[in-house]
Amino acid sequence: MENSEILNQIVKKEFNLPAQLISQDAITNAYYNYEKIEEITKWISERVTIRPKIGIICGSGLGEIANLVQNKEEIQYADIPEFPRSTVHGHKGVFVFGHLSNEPVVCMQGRFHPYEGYSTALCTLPVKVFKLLGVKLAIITNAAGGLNPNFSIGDLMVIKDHFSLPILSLQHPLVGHNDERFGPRFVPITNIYDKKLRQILHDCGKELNLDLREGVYGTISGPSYETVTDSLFYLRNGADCVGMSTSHEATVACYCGIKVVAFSIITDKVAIEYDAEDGSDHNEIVKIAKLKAKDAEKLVSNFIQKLNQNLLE
Ligand SMILES: O=P(O)(O)O[C@@H]1C[C@H](O)[C@@H](CO)O1
Ligand code: HPA
Repeated sequence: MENSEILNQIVKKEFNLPAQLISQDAITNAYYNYEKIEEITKWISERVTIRPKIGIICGSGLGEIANLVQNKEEIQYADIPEFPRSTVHGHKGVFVFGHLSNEPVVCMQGRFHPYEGYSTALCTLPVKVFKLLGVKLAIITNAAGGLNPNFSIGDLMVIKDHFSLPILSLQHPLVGHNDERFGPRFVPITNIYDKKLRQILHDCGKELNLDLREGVYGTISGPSYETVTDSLFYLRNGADCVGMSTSHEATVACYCGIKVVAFSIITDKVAIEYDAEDGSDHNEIVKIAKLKAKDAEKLVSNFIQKLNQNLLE
């Protein structure tokens, strides 16, 4: 049977309507249902010996965080049946399993973004795989443009909350029928970026002499960067930086009962005055993220060392 025919049958079964009438996220969630994600997880688990408790998502240019992993076992996304591919420079497309600060982890060297053409539900498929792998804590990282005038390029910002216009306007990864085995229909996300974990990150920052910032991550869909008015809107509504990922991943992690801690590397200063000369540039963003990757690595490994074991239960 053709793939499109299979998809139509799945949508018909779930909604009793033609696929054309159903949103992309809902279709994705119908196709990648619990059983399908179990199959993907089984395929992965059969090829690695590590059973990770921590899932790390590496942002643009931050894949080197995975260099810290010992006893590495790698799986290319491209080899996993029915798994999306990474298409963005700075995102390799590899799962790296192993030990980091003696804890079993899985690192995603490369994430999926909605602007690549993937629905938000598809972008967050790996988070559901995390859940079925037994992951209890997600460490999410990204490269972001600084809005807060007090921020400098190269700063690390602990995320205390996010503000996502795409999610608020229904580019939402949990749209569609809900499977309670993943999480509840209506998920409270008031404390999505766990306060205790943020405090541990700050303690690590002090110990490592990293001057960590804290702030709100504003999300745009991309792939174009923000206009000056977009940026002013986000800034005036409480965002300290802007990026194109993380919020939907954190939302799904929280929904799945996975604790979340996240930080951004401020890779550029977003223009908040009209007629600014330069705009953001992805190659430059990846370059800055790579320059700061060592600090990110130290922060992540020190953070895992400091974690109280009961946070991973
Ligand atoms: O994957 P992240 O969020 O780190 O990547 C940022 C946002 C866009 O994908 C890209 C823009 O340059 O970098
Ligand atoms: O300025 C930015 N805007 C959006 N996403 C980004 N990721 C890094 N920098 C930026």
